[in-house]
Amino acid sequence: MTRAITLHDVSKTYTRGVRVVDRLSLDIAPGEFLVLLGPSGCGKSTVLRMIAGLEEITEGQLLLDGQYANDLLPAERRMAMVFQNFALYPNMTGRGNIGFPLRVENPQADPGPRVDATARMLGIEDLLDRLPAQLSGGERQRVAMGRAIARHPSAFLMDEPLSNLDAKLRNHLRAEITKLTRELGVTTVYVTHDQSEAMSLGDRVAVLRGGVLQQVDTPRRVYALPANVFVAAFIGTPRINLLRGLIRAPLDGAMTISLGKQYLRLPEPLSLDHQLLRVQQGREVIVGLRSEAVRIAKPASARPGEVLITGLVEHVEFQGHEALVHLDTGSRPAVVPELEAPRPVRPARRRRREGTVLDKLKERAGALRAGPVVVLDDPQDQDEGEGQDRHKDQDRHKDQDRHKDQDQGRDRNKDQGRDRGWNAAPARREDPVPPEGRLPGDLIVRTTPDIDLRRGMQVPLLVDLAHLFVFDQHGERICPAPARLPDLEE
Ligand SMILES: Nc1ncnc2c1ncn2[C@@H]1O[C@H](COP(=O)(O)OP(=O)(O)OP(=O)(O)O)[C@@H](O)[C@H]1O
Repeated sequence: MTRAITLHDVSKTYTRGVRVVDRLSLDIAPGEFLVLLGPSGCGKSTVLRMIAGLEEITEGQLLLDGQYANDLLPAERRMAMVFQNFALYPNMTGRGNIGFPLRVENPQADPGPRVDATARMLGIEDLLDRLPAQLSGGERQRVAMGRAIARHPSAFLMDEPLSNLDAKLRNHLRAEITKLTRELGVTTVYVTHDQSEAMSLGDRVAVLRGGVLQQVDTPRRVYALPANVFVAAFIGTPRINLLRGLIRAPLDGAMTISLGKQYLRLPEPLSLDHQLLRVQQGREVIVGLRSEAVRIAKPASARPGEVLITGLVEHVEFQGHEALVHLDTGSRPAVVPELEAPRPVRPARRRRREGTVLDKLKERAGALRAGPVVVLDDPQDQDEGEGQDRHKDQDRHKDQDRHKDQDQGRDRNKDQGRDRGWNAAPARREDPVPPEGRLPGDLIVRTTPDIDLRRGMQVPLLVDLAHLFVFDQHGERICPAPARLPDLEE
């Protein structure tokens, strides 16, 4: 009944040659619950529709239980789709809606017993005689689920089925979907842009960006070992703090990561992950600190592996069970553009060392459309070699302060409250439009709500370096070290 779904190098091109899905490969095991997660327009629904047979596959192969299935008609695939807008027939009762696909499949058979059994399973017996207009959003979605289940499909394809519901109902139905799909053991592919939904539902989560698969893994591993800065930023609430850092690894001194005015001193003996950062000496990187990696606490209470920095309280968000403290640590946040991409974009490719003028123009056009994976400092800052001395670092700090002041001026208007922390970053230099208002601070830390913190207080921060993420200029994770160590010639 349940089946394996394999996508092998699958691409989709609609018009004008734009690939909205780009060489996607995925193996979904029988009975697995796989979530396709990504920002709006990244191609999630297109992938789902290609699996369902509602959209032609431009390139690549779809295999169902190992059999080539690109050309199968939707009905031959025996899959059931559940949509965001419920898609119920308005002039049919709940019973009529659930029974409709059964009658289409087998006009001779009485759908009644299967409709009743499905309704019992979902606890919606009392909704069977009502029309969709007489049902609430949650009830409509239950009927839509019933319609999908009653057919005993070989796979469920769910396209944001909960996004039209309020938060409380969403949580409730989320739990129901988990229970139901576990009980039925049917392969489920579930599309959402809501990372918390993805994390709570999926056996595995596949993160898409601009039609390109970024990572597929269990929720726990995607959170703990994000492949790149985009995944790190997309997953987790509050969003990971991303700060611009500079690796300093002098031959005769401690290894540090400069964060503008302050630095993180890596504890010795260096862990293997930290040792591997040595090759980044003099390079700009992105430091990722999830809110649980930093705590407000007295320096004397530091545990092994924790280092001290300080932060100026700029804003405290009371959340009831906890408070989110926005702090200014004198560092500059890094930006991951296109987190909420309005349309799919090709990921920025590594800059080729040589290329024709046309290549460069194409690259430039691509970069303007997609934005780089990450935005760091001026290019000349990125290529500092070994032997950088203290004065240079001090100059950098002054420079950073100057930029920071400029940036803060620009930031004031940026996108208030939409993406906490994200929009704290300065706009790209070439960005002529000043960003809108933002919440202040470059670092967000969780704390208990009963600590009395006020704006302007300087507080000690203990950073747990066991939870440190470092990403390179291309946004790839370099600490903890990726499974495949980078080719040093790259
Ligand atoms: N029939 C179509 N013709 C042309 N372009 C399309 C078509 N359907 C989708 N697209 C484009 O393909 C891209 C991916 O769309 P898709 O609906 O798959 O994204 P999504 O990640 O599901 O987004 P959302 O979460 O907003 O639904 C979008 O830019 C969309 O405009």
